[in-house]
Amino acid sequence: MQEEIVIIGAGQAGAQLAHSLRQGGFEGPLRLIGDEPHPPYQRPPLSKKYLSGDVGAEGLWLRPPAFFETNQIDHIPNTKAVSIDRAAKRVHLENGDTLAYGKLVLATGTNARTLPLKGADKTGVVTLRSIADVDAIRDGLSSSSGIAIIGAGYIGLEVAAVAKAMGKSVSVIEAQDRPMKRVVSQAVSDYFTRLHRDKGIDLRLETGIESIEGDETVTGVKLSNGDVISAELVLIAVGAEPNDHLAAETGLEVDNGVLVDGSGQTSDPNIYAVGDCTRFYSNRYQRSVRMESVQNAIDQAKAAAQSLLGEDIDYDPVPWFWSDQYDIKLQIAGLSEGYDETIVVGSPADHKFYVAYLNKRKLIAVDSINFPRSHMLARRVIGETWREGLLPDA
Ligand SMILES: Cc1cc2nc3c(=O)[nH]c(=O)nc-3n(C[C@H](O)[C@H](O)[C@H](O)COP(=O)(O)OP(=O)(O)OC[C@H]3O[C@@H](n4cnc5c(N)ncnc54)[C@H](O)[C@@H]3O)c2cc1C
Ligand SMILES: NC(=O)c1ccc[n+]([C@@H]2O[C@H](COP(=O)([O-])OP(=O)(O)OC[C@H]3O[C@@H](n4cnc5c(N)ncnc54)[C@H](O)[C@@H]3O)[C@@H](O)[C@H]2O)c1
Repeated sequence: MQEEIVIIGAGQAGAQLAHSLRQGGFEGPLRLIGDEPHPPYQRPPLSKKYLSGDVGAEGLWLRPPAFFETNQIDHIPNTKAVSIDRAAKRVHLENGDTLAYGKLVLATGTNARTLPLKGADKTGVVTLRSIADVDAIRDGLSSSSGIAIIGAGYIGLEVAAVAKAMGKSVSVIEAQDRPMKRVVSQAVSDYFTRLHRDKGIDLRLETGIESIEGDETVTGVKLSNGDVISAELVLIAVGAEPNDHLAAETGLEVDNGVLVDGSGQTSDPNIYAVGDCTRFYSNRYQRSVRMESVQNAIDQAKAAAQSLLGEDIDYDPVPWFWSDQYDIKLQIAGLSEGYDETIVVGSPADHKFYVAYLNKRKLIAVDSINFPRSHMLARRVIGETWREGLLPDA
């Protein structure tokens, strides 16, 4: 019989890994431990159609709940792994049980970053990572006239768009001089700044926060310039931190993410890691990367499954991402960090354009706004040829 595989974390990457192992012919015992009460689910709709109510919880499930039983994947919900004994090859659970493993996989994702702000512990101050978080935000929104959102990244702007469509007054407070600065160029930030302001969002850039106001319950946000923004709900959306504590505590190599090689293996050959919680070296980009995306969760899990099944594998993807804000679709192919030149093709005024990012005349990334053809082509060009050119006309 094949040795037991235990997966900690029943999210996008953990569920994919279990599925790929069975698809690839793994017949041994397979356990998927998750600390949430739900079947494994996708997170992208949380800040989009689940928040707006257009999709219910069942619409988030990654596989029908019966899938796990049919495929003899022992999904154990509501169960947190609290430590790993590498010498004994056992995982200790919060409920006091222990599980033996032959191979262990960490798929623990990220946690929402919080801010050490005065007043951040008041009722009505929330973060967004899970179904439970969005249920609380929806409840809060239904009884509030306005929301203040700290952080103009993906989550902040997606929630701003949904809350605005619900008729709420929305303020977004961003520390940087432009939104989504971490991932897009000036041209794309400028486009989204205009878009949100035209929709009536109060978007404050280069703005610091003094405190969150209120007694027990939040009433607003005091900015460092002295302004107070009234709001009964405050969403802190200032990025994510890898959930790599279990790995660090058991002595695995960790550096802002669990370090893995191209097969998903950690510094212990019996332990793998996949998804948002990992960091790996990309030959393509010549640096170590930590990705927070569905593409990475799925493809890295597939690669790790192949490796666990005995294949040689060196995962080094062309990453891609997307974000939906109002009826605008932003699609990102590649990683633009390190670009020395950008080319804008098409017209931001017509809400259809793309920005190509070059490094020493080599195409490294493309951001497409309502332009799926340029996105698909960019993924191919970056993946196959690494040469400049070959981009479509607007
Ligand atoms: C609101 C939101 C919107 C997003 N939108 C997009 C998008 O549009 N496009 C895109 O590409 N990406 C998007 N993402 C990112 C994407 O969802 C993640 O990259 C993806 O979910 C990563 O998968 P994962 O399995 O690594 O982590 P997760 O899906 O976070 O799963 C990790 C799971 O492990 C559990 N866990 C952690 N520690 C333990 C433990 N000790 N014991 C048991 N269980 C544990 C967690 O509770 C969680 O259920 C979004 C993320 C969020 C939060
Ligand atoms: N479309 C997508 O791919 C998508 C969509 C939603 C969420 N996600 C994932 O969810 C996670 C979290 O998303 P996010 O939007 O929170 O992170 P993010 O990193 O995209 O954006 C965080 C924003 O907060 C700002 N910020 C940081 N500190 C601040 C402060 N003190 N005051 C004001 N602003 C501050 C940053 O400058 C940045 O603009 C990430 O893993 C992200 O990849 C992805």
